[in-house]
Amino acid sequence: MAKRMLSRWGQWYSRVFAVECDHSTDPLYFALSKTPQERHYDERQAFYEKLFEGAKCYSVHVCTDDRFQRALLYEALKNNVIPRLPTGCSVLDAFSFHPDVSNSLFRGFFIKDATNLPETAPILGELVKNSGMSVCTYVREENSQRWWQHLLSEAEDGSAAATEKYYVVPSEIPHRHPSTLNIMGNDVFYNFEDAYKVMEQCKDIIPVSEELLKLVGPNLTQKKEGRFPVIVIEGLDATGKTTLTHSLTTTLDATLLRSPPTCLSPWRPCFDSEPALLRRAFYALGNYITASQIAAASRHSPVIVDRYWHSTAAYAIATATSGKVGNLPSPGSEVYRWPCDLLRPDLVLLLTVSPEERLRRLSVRGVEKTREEAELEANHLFRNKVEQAYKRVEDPACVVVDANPPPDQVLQQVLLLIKDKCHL
Ligand SMILES: Nc1ncnc2c1ncn2[C@@H]1O[C@H](COP(=O)(O)OP(=O)(O)OP(=O)(O)O)[C@@H](O)[C@H]1O
Ligand SMILES: Nc1ccn([C@@H]2O[C@H](COP(=O)(O)O)[C@@H](O)[C@H]2O)c(=O)n1
Repeated sequence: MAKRMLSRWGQWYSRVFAVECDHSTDPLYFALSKTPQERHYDERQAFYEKLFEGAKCYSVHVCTDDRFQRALLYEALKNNVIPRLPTGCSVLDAFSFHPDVSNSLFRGFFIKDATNLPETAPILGELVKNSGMSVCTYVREENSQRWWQHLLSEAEDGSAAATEKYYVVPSEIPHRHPSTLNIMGNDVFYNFEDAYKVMEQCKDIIPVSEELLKLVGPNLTQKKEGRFPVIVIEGLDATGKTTLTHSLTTTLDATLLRSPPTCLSPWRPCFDSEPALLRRAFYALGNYITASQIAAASRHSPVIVDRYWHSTAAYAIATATSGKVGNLPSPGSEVYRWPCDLLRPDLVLLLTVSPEERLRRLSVRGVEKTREEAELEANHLFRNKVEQAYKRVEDPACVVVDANPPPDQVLQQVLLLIKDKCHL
């Protein structure tokens, strides 16, 4: 068993680790070394103090290359294992990755057990039996000020034993925040086939996926043949999308569509409570269904669309990126590119309102919200990240509209933009 572990984690020591202490500062980064580091003694001690805080520490990472298994295992770890830890433990988000290498991220948790409770080690030790998890403990070297990371595996008697050990050495802040490394293909899908594949894998655990797959079919056609313009209205909740899309539809004698399309509404609550990979595949496929509706409708009238690809990408990127707005992938990054096979609208308008006005509108309305929307309300930082991500999506990029004025003024402003950009 130990031998199998060694070959599985052959590259373990070349990874970098990050522990997210709070969301306003950079994570603590460390690498592993087979030999002790002699230089920078004081810096290292200060780093160890911050990382370990004198507690008994553990880390668990979900380490499998299969994105579907990875999503399910992470959710199981978060929802079924972490809550069983004694209340004295503090649990921080943790990452293991190759700096700036896309798709190299393993997510997990760093656990600090300040009072070294007897229940903690057995709960985490059990996880070594799972081939998709890596469990480590952190141990101070005797008679020295250095720390080891012990990588655990299952011993002959079924217990967890250290098979490999490496020195923990502070590491530099990488260019890309580790939380953003797996966005492409895990949080955002850039073609129909990729999202479709995820939905096919869902069939065993979410029976409605089968019905959804039948509805989309493997070759959804969505080529725009119509001559009428397609205008997408985007924005955070309560920025006035519904109000504007209705008034625009009446004024322009247009067809009103939305993404996700109405035919997916019954399944939405089910996918909203699934891990990100599955939830995002659902919204991605929703865009392709809406695209086929746009293709048909734009032969007969202008088309107004309430949310589309910008929403799918912006929420997914903002949710995946932990910490500061500055941790978002930089403008121009490939994560913001439009999917190669998704119908492009003629104009995308992003409605923006001040935080105060948005909260005022939300409180007036008081309707039920998705979990993510509820989080938005409490979380200014997340809202800023979504808005920034919206503004970075490219080809087509969105045109920002100040939606603070009363509805008729917003409508007039938007009609002028449409006249200017869409030659209506
Ligand atoms: N320009 C405006 N000025 C003042 N109030 C507005 C304006 N536009 C919309 N409202 C009001 O704000 C609330 C939210 O508007 P609306 O439902 O159109 O937003 P939304 O972006 O569609 O929200 P969601 O995405 O959450 O469905 C409603 O009560 C609406 O009457
Ligand atoms: N094209 C879309 C539309 C929506 N989403 C997700 O839904 C939530 C917001 O939608 P509301 O209907 O509640 O306004 C938000 O959590 C988005 O993630 C999407 O991904 N793609």
